[in-house]
Amino acid sequence: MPPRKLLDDCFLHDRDRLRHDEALSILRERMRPVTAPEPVSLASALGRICAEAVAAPRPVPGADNSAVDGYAFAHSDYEATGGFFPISTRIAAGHPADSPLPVGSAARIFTGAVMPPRADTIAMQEDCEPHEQDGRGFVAIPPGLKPGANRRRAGEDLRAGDVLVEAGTILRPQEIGAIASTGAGAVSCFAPLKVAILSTGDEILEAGAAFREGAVYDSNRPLLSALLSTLPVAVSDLGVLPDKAGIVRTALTDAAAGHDVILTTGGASRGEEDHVIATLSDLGHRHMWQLAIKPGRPMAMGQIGDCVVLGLPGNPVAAFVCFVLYVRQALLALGGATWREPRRVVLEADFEIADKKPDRREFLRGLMIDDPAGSPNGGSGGAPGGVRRVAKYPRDGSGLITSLREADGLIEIPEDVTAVRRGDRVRFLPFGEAGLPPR
Ligand SMILES: Nc1nc2c(c(=O)[nH]1)N[C@H]1C(S)=C(S)[C@@H](COP(=O)(O)OP(=O)(O)OC[C@H]3O[C@@H](n4cnc5c(N)ncnc54)[C@H](O)[C@@H]3O)O[C@H]1N2
Ligand code: MOO
Repeated sequence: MPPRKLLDDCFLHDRDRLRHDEALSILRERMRPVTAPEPVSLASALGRICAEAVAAPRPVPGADNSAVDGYAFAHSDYEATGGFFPISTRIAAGHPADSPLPVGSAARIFTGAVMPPRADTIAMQEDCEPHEQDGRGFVAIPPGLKPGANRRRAGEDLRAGDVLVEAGTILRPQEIGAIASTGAGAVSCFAPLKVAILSTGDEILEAGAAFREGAVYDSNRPLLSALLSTLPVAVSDLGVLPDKAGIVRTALTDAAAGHDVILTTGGASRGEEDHVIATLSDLGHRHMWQLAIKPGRPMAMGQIGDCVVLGLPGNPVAAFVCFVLYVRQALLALGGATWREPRRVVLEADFEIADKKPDRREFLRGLMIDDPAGSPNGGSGGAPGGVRRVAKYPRDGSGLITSLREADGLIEIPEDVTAVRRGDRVRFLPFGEAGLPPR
């Protein structure tokens, strides 16, 4: 009988692990809003998740108005006057005229001022020749203006009743500006999720502690706190837990009682010292564990009572990648946001991979390179604007935080691809798509 091959748990069985798309489907299926709506002033609404659709109570703008500083007139008077108008009135923004524009005359008007009744067209002041005659003002308006030129219509931005922000939208400055344009000073948002974070491992040291052999400073909690600060969540930092089953059990039980989500790093793998997964299965339910991805394979999701537990691997790169791919989506969905996958772009590979393992999806750290003279797929001539390629950080180790610092995003190599040649088109997830700031 041949000797039994040693089982290398790190590199076998991807076929039997949950695929990336399956993991996303499970999260998408199970993560439902768990917090209640509350009114939030627009000054505090950036990044919050809208809980009720916002509709415009009245048109925006509220009236036809001028897009320029100039002279307003009725286009029907244009021919009769030959473009030579007496100036009958002056209309500034905030001071609408109280009577219609007299026939055959023009109004001096300023940007944002309401059009007087009868006027429909505005000539820009730079194109006009105003002058005085016998103490009266006149203006010569050039020929060729179309009816309605330089006029902004009432309701052209929003009609009364238009929904400008749907429930589930993450509020950006643009949405806040739009809501403000309707006169509202507050918006109904889901209350922030309560998220507890903790690290595990006997080797993990708090910042500032004296270094000892075999120790590792905790980079995951600060990393996760920073990532969480991009989301509308309230974070409790529960520190570092030792690799002791009893302590992990007590900590998870307590945390589950007071939080919507517990986010752990470390202890997610199969070792005897990896207590998080065993404790999760014991205290509650494990809905997924072990994904066919790299890095991040030991990622787990489950629940203890009503509290969702997201167990991330201890390796910092794996924890980061899992956050970008799954945790962010899960937290946003629990917080009431509409599910939306971070978009990928397709770029030319400026790297080669000869022997990727099949059956798993890999997320490599990628750096965007702009080649102003380049043309797609190495053709000659140079495309206008050049070409953008993506280089791969040369080392793949899941402990190399340097690879994250050097990267602009994640190169995504699907399960069925086993080799990448230079010039191949590859999918790239820019970190900005996951809500991270640019460098
Ligand atoms: N036999 C197997 N071993 C491992 C497997 C496997 O499938 N079979 N998976 C490997 C993979 S892939 C990963 S990822 C890691 C994840 O393991 P754990 O989640 O159990 O994490 P730990 O073992 O606790 O730590 C892994 C690594 O990360 C360092 N670490 C942990 N926490 C922190 C922190 N807060 N800050 C900085 N660094 C941290 C820790 O010291 C370890 O070096 O398991 C593989 N093993
Ligand atoms: O999936 Mo682990 O993340 O490779 O180190």
